Amino acid sequence: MKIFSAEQLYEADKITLEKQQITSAELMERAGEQVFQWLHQRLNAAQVPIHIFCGIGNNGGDGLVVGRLLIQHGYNVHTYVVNCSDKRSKNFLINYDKIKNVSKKWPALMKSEADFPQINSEDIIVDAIFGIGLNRCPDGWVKKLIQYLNESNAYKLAIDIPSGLYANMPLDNAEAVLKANFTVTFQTPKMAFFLPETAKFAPNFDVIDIGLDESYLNSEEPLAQIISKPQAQKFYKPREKFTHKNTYGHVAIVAGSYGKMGAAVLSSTAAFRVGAGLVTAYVPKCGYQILQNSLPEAMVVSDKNETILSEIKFDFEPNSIAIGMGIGKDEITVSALKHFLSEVKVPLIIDADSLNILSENKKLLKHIPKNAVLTPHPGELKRLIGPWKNDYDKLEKTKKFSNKHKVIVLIKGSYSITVYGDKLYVNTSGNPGMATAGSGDALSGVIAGLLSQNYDPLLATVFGVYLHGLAGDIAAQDLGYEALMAGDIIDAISQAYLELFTKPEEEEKGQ
Ligand SMILES: NC(=O)C1=CN([C@@H]2O[C@H](COP(=O)(O)OP(=O)(O)OC[C@H]3O[C@@H](n4cnc5c(N)ncnc54)[C@H](O)[C@@H]3O)[C@@H](O)[C@H]2O)[C@@H](O)CC1
Ligand SMILES: Nc1ncnc2c1ncn2[C@@H]1O[C@H](COP(=O)(O)OP(=O)(O)O)[C@@H](O)[C@H]1O
Ligand SMILES: [K+]
Repeated sequence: MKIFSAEQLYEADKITLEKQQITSAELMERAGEQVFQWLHQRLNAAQVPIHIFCGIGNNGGDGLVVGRLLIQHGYNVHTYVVNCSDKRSKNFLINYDKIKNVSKKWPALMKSEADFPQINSEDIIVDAIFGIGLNRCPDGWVKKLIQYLNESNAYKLAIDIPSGLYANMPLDNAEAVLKANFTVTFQTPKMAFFLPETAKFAPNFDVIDIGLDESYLNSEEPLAQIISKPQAQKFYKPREKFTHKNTYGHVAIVAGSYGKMGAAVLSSTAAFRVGAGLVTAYVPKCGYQILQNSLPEAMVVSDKNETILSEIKFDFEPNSIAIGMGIGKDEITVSALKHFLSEVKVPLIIDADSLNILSENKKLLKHIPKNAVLTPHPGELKRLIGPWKNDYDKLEKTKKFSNKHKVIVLIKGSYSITVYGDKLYVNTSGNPGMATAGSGDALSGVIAGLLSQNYDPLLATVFGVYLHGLAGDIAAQDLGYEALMAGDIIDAISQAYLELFTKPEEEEKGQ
């Protein structure tokens, strides 16, 4: 699935009307009908009061369609027109008129705070105040209405997008956005649903296919691609029968320092679990026994330094290398990294301390090989590219960095985003239980293990992040979020692979 901008959706809307020879009112009916079905399936004719707040644009028009259909099906509906302007849209007016045919109760006109209705916590609120046509921050009594609705404990369903949120622009004021429990969104999820500053307003959503013109959407460059199970299934490369360990490559994990040897163990184990043929951990001397004892499958090469890495040299030729997990930032390690970067030729992942070393020694950036994968969490990213004004600015700065240095940058977090030049890939697996020490080390091992199996660097990143998140989700099913540890994610990688193909995808269209 792809994410499109509000502008692209308006264009798709226009083209759809021409190609399908339908009116915009018919398209609105199609959209509203599906939102009605969504509610109807869940409510099953229950007589819970449903309060529908309609703006004066087409989002409000959708709300009126939903209201009409609910009334026709015997629901207990209260409709309100949030009359913030006299410039009502044509389709709003058509549906404003139509609702008269099914109810004697004309929608209540709201013009000020005095018109706010009483809402009980067991009621349902449908938010159809503003859609993707929001063009300024809600203010005055409309902002107060949004706050009033937010204060209510009633269940809040937003149509298309929570009111006050722009589809693909930064937030004006978090105080003026409806906090929806659920959003039923048209055709494509909006970028705002995936970014930390705005995603909290749309924590759950379903995408409704309203049949916008596919050939137009396929021809357009999306804002981002969403990676969920169907995409991940396509990325997977099956293992062939007549193969041997060398077919699946040799991973070098360059990691660890005194007191942080676990990072090397976790990354190496993850590389094996994801399918690497051979794994060698390159660690300071003090890590030798630790690695041999905790992961007998791995080979170990130790640095001549007892506690930190002082030189990064192999007497074998790895097919991929992950570097940086727990290595610290000692000057000796910095110069070892510098030397290493200027010589390395194989697919590379740069993580953790090696990212911080790069941030503190920006001159080293020019040595990073093309298509290296950098996996910063937000703190590491900030050190690397500098502060950002908002999430969109962060993405633009990361794209610039990716273009300049010809690298893949994975911005880790909830909905990790892979940035490759101007392209964005939004991951949908994973959970807050994964916010635990070592889960990033596991991810580096996963990506390295895929690289060694000949996945190209972009695919290894996008697929690796999905698999890692899926493993985290599977582990959390048994353990819950709090108890989840990085080792549990690694243990669940096997089930993640199996899950990719054993269960049908139930919810391609949302979260
Ligand atoms: N584009 C599509 O493909 C379709 C869109 N539909 C609906 O149409 C919506 C977009 O409709 P519109 O373009 O009419 O826009 P909206 O309904 O989102 O709102 C725009 C109206 O509100 C006013 N407005 C914007 N921000 C305001 C603010 N802060 N304070 C006061 N007034 C403000 C605008 O001046 C305009 O009159 C979508 O979100 C969706 O719900 C659907 O009907 C089906 C098809
Ligand atoms: N709230 C969350 N939801 C989904 N995934 C998360 C969440 N928090 C962390 N993760 C994932 O866990 C990993 C954490 O990586 P990182 O912060 O580098 O951990 P560490 O340095 O401790 O190994 C990343 O892959 C990240 O996407
Ligand atoms: K809305």
